[in-house]
Amino acid sequence: MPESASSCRTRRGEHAKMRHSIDHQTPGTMNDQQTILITGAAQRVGLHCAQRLAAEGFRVIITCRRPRPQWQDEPLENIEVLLADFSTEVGIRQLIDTLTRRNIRLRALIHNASEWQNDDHAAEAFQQMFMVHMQAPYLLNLACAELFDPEVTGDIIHISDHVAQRGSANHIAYSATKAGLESLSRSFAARFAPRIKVNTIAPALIMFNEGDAEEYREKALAKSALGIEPGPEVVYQAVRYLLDNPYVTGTCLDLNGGRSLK
Ligand SMILES: NC(=O)C1=CN([C@@H]2O[C@H](COP(=O)(O)OP(=O)(O)OC[C@H]3O[C@@H](n4cnc5c(N)ncnc54)[C@H](OP(=O)(O)O)[C@@H]3O)[C@@H](O)[C@H]2O)C=CC1
Ligand SMILES: Nc1nc2c(c(=O)[nH]1)N=C([C@H](O)[C@@H](O)CO)CN2
Repeated sequence: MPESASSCRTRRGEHAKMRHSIDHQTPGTMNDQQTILITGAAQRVGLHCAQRLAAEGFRVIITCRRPRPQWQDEPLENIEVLLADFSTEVGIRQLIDTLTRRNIRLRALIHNASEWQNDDHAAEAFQQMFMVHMQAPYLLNLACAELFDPEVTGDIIHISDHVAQRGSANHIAYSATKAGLESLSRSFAARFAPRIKVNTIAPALIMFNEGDAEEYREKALAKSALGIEPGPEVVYQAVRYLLDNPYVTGTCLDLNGGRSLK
């Protein structure tokens, strides 16, 4: 059950004392590995972050809706895969039940899963993006707060998008649901402090999709002052900053190559 305000205040007192006595140890030096759950991380940005965190010694669990065929021959190293589809409340709660039943102790929860749809399929697209960008993070945060390791300050990180704050003429529902995600992040930061830090990373272009036309790519690159397709490592670097910094919560980290300068 989600933590009530009063128990949160009590814990705040205990936690404040305890927090100063806990080093931010790197994983692998702990008796049991610190566990990080990343949603929608079977490909691209999420998979890159999962592989980098696993290589750093974290125990990494990822979710996806379908296992990749290549994993038959090349299984993901040191990464556990849980199947989860956030398009329905039942699907979200099935993941929560699995995590609860297995008594997983989380160091961090990274909400990376996302649909990037334009508005051609209006209501259906809005509903799907509401579920994955808002309903899933909301229900998972409420339930998983109890799964965080009480001995270590935890992190919840929401991956949003630069357009959440400015809107997007061609991705209205996408932008609106990402803005809703950023609001959720601020509310949960207030609710879970000081036990869990809660932040957002708001990228602009990180990596193109296969099939993106050259003209589209050039237009997208021209939108930022730095004009590059940085690749997923910059998201990992932002994740690492948030994990390692004990004094950052309730913030939104811009990761946009100077998109606002043009
Ligand atoms: N790529 C970029 O340039 C940018 C990315 N971002 C954000 O960064 C994050 C990562 O981006 P990227 O790697 O491109 O993301 P992808 O478009 O590759 O999507 C990530 C994963 O989300 C999962 N997903 C989608 N819908 C659902 C659902 N209903 N239930 C469960 N999982 C779902 C999919 O997992 P599966 O199909 O395996 O189930 C997919 O692999 C996203 O939040 C994105 O919005 C922001 C700005 C730019
Ligand atoms: N879930 C996704 N969200 C976004 C993607 C993506 O591939 N999947 N891509 C973008 C674009 O790169 C955009 O930032 C520039 O065209 C945005 N969000």
